[in-house]
Amino acid sequence: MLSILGMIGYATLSFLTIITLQWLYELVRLWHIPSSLSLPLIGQLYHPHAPMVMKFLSGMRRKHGKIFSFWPGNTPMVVVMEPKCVRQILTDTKTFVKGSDYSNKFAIVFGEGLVTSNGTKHRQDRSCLAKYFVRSGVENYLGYMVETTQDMIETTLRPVDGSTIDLQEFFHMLALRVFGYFSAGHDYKNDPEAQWINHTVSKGSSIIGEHIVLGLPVWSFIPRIKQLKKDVQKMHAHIEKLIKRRLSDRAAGKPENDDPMKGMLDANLSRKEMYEQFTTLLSAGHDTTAFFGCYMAYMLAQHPEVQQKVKDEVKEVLGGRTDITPEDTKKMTYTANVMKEVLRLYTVIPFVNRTTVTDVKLRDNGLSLPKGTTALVPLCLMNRDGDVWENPNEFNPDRFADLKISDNSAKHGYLPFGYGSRTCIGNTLAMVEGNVMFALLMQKVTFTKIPDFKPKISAGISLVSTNGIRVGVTFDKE
Ligand code: HEM
Repeated sequence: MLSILGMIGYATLSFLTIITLQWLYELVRLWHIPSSLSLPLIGQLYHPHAPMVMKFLSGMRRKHGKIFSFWPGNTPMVVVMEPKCVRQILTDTKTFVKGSDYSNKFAIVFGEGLVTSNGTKHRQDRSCLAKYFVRSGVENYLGYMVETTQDMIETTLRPVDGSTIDLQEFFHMLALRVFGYFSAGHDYKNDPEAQWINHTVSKGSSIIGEHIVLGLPVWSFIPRIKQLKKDVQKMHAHIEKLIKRRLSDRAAGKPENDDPMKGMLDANLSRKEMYEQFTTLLSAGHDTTAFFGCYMAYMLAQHPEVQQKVKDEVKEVLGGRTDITPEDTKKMTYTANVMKEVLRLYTVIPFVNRTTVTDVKLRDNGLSLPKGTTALVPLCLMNRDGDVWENPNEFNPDRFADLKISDNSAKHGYLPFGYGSRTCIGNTLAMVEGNVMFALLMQKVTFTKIPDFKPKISAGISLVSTNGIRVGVTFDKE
């Protein structure tokens, strides 16, 4: 008995010694970077605000400036929100790579696809898929986007005319249908697996996000990780069905869309590569686009004067037409500015990170980051930085008319879709889709504010609302 207790005591002591030495090592390595007190094992998690990462990091920014270390446990990250340094981090892809958060944590869901791969594999993946995501490629799907949005408005919103709705399901289904047709010629309208996919992709994203942001392990015996791995297998089986259908259509000589499915088959990707690439595109593009739609509708409901201006613009450009053309989308500049302002305040991908493969100096301020440091770029905080944005928390789409910023602005640190060679491949798809969805919605529907509703925002991989996005829906008189 005594010897068992002795062994437990010895193991505990050894564990605590290793943890403390590791903590000391990290503390010395990053001594030159400003920060608040951290403790062995728990880092800064003793702080009551630490689990609310955005709030905690904004407090740290006020105290320590735009570069500081953040300890979500025993291993610190260096938070960098100085636009010039962020540019260096996101463009010098030889020094700043996607590290173990991507290869161990993201990879549980994404495998080795476009989001997680590095170097040559990433370049090959990107060149296989990029041509489908350019503006002209996306515009081939305007007709489908219009048809699907109209169908969803009539089937999902019309029945709740005059009452309230949580818009998550509406935008998740719409985003899934557009994604399915765009990437694989598949319409999810009557697919019995659609609900499961919507739910699983969202759940997977929030679990992995939590494990990354709070530095939690992803051991296979943890029940939620075990379940996630089973869900990924089910997703691969679903993708196999889509591939089989395409192959049998090909064998029957049916015409085929020039889409990512075709690109992957023509490039002779293995089945495993195709499963991982499709899961990657779906996981990266689905929750993001759906929540973008939710936040846009929510902000229009809070700001009736902005909503009216969008309605006026849509009327001016389209009249009563619904056949939206590429030229129409270019003319809806106020709507585009509203979308940009929504992405500024609700930065759907709130954080990105990179790991240094060698010691490196941040060119703009001379601070050095040792090899193996994770640099965390809080896109969400940069978008509300008072040094860059006047009245940063105010919803003011007109600021983009004055600034003449395109979808991204490296100078302002406004990077809702990232920056450099790893910029979001789906940014044009998301913006065109957003434009079509809201042009058609604004022709028919007015969103209204629910006085006692406020979304509870939580930052994982994407920025989600844990209590949904509720608005009132009223169909306009014809
Ligand atoms: C509003 C919607 C969206 C937002 C805010 C968004 C945001 C982002 C951001 C910030 C990144 C950069 C991540 C990093 O640097 O680590 C990214 C990458 C990526 N996004 Fe999106 N995204 C959206 C929609 C989409 C869509 C519709 C797709 C595809 C269907 C997509 C697919 C991807 C992929 C594959 C990457 C990785 C690109 C690479 O590393 O080469 N995203 N996204």
